[in-house]
Amino acid sequence: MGSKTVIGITGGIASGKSTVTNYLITHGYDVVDADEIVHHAYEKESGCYKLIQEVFHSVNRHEIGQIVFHDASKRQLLESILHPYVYQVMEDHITKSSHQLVFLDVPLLFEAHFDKLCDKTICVYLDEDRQIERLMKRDHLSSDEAKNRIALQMPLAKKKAMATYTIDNSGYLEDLEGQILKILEDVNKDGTL
Ligand SMILES: CC(C)(COP(=O)(O)OP(=O)(O)OC[C@H]1O[C@@H](n2cnc3c(N)ncnc32)[C@H](O)[C@@H]1O)[C@@H](O)C(=O)NCCC(=O)NCCS
Ligand SMILES: Nc1ncnc2c1ncn2[C@@H]1O[C@H](COP(=O)(O)OP(=O)(O)OP(=O)(O)O)[C@@H](O)[C@H]1O
Repeated sequence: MGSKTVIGITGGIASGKSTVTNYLITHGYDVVDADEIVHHAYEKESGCYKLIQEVFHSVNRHEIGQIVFHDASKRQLLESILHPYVYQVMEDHITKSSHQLVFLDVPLLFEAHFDKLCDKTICVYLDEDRQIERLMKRDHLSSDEAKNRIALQMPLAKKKAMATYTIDNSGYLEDLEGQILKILEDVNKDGTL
């Protein structure tokens, strides 16, 4: 978009996107988080609030998650309310940002075509056993529930193949920095940033 460089960060659920973006934020980069925008949409002053309440008779994310993670048509309905809102907020953020480089953290970057906003993309991946393990631990889910949530997204192997860059987060946290720096170096190789 314009003279700015926009990089989309994706991966599977609990693959480590936020861990990567925390590093970028700590180092002064501009990062927009789709999950955070979605969470704002559940607040009363957002234009989505009334619509969500009408459809789900609730604005409690945990309750709605219990429904939409098991019902594809309800999930599509919720996405049809939220994705255009998230897209618009991201587009506005890119336009207004004073940074030359903007990162978008979007779990459904390819599924929901947010990659249209991006010049380049990064997929944060890990092996499925570790993904299940980390998701169970972080969100207090059973193994079956974790597998169900993973299955709702495009297979990580496919996202990996679609992305410009990949980051392997199967190992230790300390292994991430070198991979991130290598990508930043490549993004900046023509010295324009
Ligand atoms: C389902 C909801 C209510 C769950 O809220 P909750 O606070 O419990 O979880 P949170 O928002 O932090 O999401 C956690 C992770 O779940 C996964 N996830 C969320 N929504 C979806 C979805 N529609 N399809 C597949 N995976 C999803 C993502 O990997 C996300 O990072 C909420 O995520 C939501 O409204 N989702 C629909 C909007 C959406 O598609 N968001 C994804 C980013 S655009
Ligand atoms: N290399 C690692 N070693 C051990 N634990 C890790 C590592 N990277 C991330 N984690 C942990 O795994 C969990 C998932 O990571 P994170 O929240 O960054 O994933 P995410 O891709 O942003 O997830 P979501 O799509 O659900 O928002 C977190 O609890 C995080 O602390």
